[in-house]
Amino acid sequence: MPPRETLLFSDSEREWLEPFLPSTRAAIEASPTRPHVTLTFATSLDSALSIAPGVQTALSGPESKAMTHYLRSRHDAILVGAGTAVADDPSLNCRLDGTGGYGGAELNGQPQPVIVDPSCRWKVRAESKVVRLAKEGRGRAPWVITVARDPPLACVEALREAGGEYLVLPSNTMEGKEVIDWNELLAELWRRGVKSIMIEGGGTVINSLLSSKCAGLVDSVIVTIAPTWLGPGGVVVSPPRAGVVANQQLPVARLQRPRWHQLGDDVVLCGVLK
Ligand SMILES: NC(=O)C1=CN([C@@H]2O[C@H](COP(=O)(O)OP(=O)(O)OC[C@H]3O[C@@H](n4cnc5c(N)ncnc54)[C@H](OP(=O)(O)O)[C@@H]3O)[C@@H](O)[C@H]2O)C=CC1
Ligand SMILES: Nc1nc(O)c(N)c(N[C@@H]2O[C@H](COP(=O)(O)O)[C@@H](O)[C@H]2O)n1
Repeated sequence: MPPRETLLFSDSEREWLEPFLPSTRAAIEASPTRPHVTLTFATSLDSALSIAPGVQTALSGPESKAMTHYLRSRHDAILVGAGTAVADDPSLNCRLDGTGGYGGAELNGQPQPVIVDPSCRWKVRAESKVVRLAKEGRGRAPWVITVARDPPLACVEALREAGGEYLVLPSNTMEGKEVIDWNELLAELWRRGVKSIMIEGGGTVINSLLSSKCAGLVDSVIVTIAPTWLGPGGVVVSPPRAGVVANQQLPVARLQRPRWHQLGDDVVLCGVLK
């Protein structure tokens, strides 16, 4: 068996993140019907998550990558959109030393992977990384949120064999697309015991949650900024404007209580939206 990659994130680095992380009590008191939501992603200096649609781009250095895995260990669930699942074939597990499958017991510290895939664009297979890791006891089996009443049988089977499933939610049509209301999605996860969730991307998901309509659902934002420019044509974080008042475009949102922290070559920016 090849050695397992394990990551380390020191206690002193954990401290400054604490005000932006869910504590069970605070999360329950703040909102009794939905999980604590942390938006967390890595961008370039020109706000790109990746160099082109459908392409995975490594932006985080080793230190901020370890932080991301620490964040994964501190949330009940981790969510990405179908675009990310298709482009990245992600693991969506926590490889921090001491978590379940990486030196720890059972699945302790492993978040529940959630993929938002209304029309079953992501062709789940036994070979999909997140499925394989679940079978190996190195992560939880994914839940795929869809509006499709009959997801492809091969995908249903691949998920089922690992212990995962499709969760069918009602859809709303917006500009000709099937969309799932974030309130309904988060309420369903809450009913299933998810008290905190980190939402990693991609661009469509992040831009939707940062829009003025949804920003109230976001409890904290943790952004890794890598010292690099990717150039035009990437997948960028640039949420829709809030509107126009007296011929003036309104900005979307501003982080409150911002805290900047250097990790290796990267800077991590934390803040809240309220
Ligand atoms: N640097 C980083 O930290 C990260 C980078 N990435 C990168 O981002 C890129 C992918 O971004 P992108 O293409 O925008 O894809 P996303 O991962 O944001 O997925 C978008 C798709 O998810 C579905 N979806 C999202 N929200 C909803 C909703 N509320 N209701 C219904 N469906 C929804 C839709 O699927 P459909 O179109 O089928 O309707 C939508 O097109 C990749 O290149 C990836 O590598 C991703 C995560 C983190
Ligand atoms: N924190 C962070 N830094 C980057 O540079 C990234 N490209 C990403 N991407 C996100 O992580 C997922 C891939 O990692 P795993 O295979 O799940 O460990 C990818 O799907 C994005 O969600 N993140």
